[in-house]
Amino acid sequence: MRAFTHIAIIGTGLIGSSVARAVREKLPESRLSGFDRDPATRQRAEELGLFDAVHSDYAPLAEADLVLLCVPVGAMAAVGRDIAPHIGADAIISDVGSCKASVLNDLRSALPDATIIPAHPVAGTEKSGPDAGFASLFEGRWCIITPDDNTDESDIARLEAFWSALGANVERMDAEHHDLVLAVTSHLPHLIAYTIVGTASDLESVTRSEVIKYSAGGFRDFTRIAASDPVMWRDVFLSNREAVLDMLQRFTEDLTALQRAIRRDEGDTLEDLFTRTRAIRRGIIDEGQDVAEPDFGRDHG
Ligand SMILES: NC(=O)c1ccc[n+]([C@@H]2O[C@H](COP(=O)([O-])OP(=O)(O)OC[C@H]3O[C@@H](n4cnc5c(N)ncnc54)[C@H](O)[C@@H]3O)[C@@H](O)[C@H]2O)c1
Ligand SMILES: O=C(O)C(=O)C[C@]1(C(=O)O)C=C[C@@H](O)C=C1
Repeated sequence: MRAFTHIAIIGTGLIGSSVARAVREKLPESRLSGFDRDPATRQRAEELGLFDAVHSDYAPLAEADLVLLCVPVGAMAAVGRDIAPHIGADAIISDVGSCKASVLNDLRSALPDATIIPAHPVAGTEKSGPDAGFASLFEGRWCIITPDDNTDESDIARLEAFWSALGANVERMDAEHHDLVLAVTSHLPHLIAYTIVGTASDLESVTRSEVIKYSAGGFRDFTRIAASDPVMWRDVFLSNREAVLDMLQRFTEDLTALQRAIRRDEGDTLEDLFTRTRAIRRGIIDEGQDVAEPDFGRDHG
């Protein structure tokens, strides 16, 4: 398997800088170039020594054999168009976006002749920017690769080997199916967290300071998720609109059923559901998938 010799990371925020740190640790032979549209972010990436070089224009992309787009999903199309004149003929173009069908579509339109293999490391935090990244972010976490049917098997295997080297467990999936699964496991939970924290802060009968003072346990976990990057999540909901609306419809119906059970004093209905959901949580722990939990709230910067 040919390892990538020159990895270009566009977007040096939480995920881009985590990839850079992990590459430094696990693939020290690879050259690393960083690109970001924000001058302050570029300067910080330089200060942190995350890359061999940080660039403000895309000319050096010609040398890269892996170009990884780590920008919000709403920016993928524009970045695709910006890099089009600069990428090498044999480069693999990939990304880390939280939605896959829209990204595949956007990159295919912008780069019709390129080898595009979208990917999504299902690992992150509520923080943003180059200071927030850390090398172990992907260890033991899933990375879902969503190639289309025309992609060369050896190119897919190369990208899979890259993510495995960073410690991720790699799985392949169709882009539409990815978006449906992540709508319920990631996107809807974020929407619920944004809503509940907004609801609490809008209350008139409970003061803001009471909400902060007594936000123990469950609500505190919601506030962590609701602190996630506004631009990133705006883009996720607009890009994965259909799947999110579908899951939201189902969720709303289930919530209405619970509302009815409470109003009608149907304790069995509540207990049955809570017993089922407790089993799901225990299943997640048995499969060792809550590895990131001890890191919550810790500062990795
Ligand atoms: N944060 C998470 O938990 C998480 C997890 C997995 C995947 N993702 C995905 O990773 C991607 C990046 O998220 P992040 O959390 O690292 O965000 P971030 O805000 O920390 O970093 C994004 C960077 O992209 C740069 N950028 C934005 N538009 C650009 C453009 N047009 N050209 C060049 N640079 C541009 C920004 O300046 C910023 O430095 C998103 O697509 C997101 O959906 C995020
Ligand atoms: O742990 C968190 O803070 C996250 O929100 C990470 C999380 C998730 O929902 O699991 C967020 C978005 C991603 O695309 C992947 C991972």
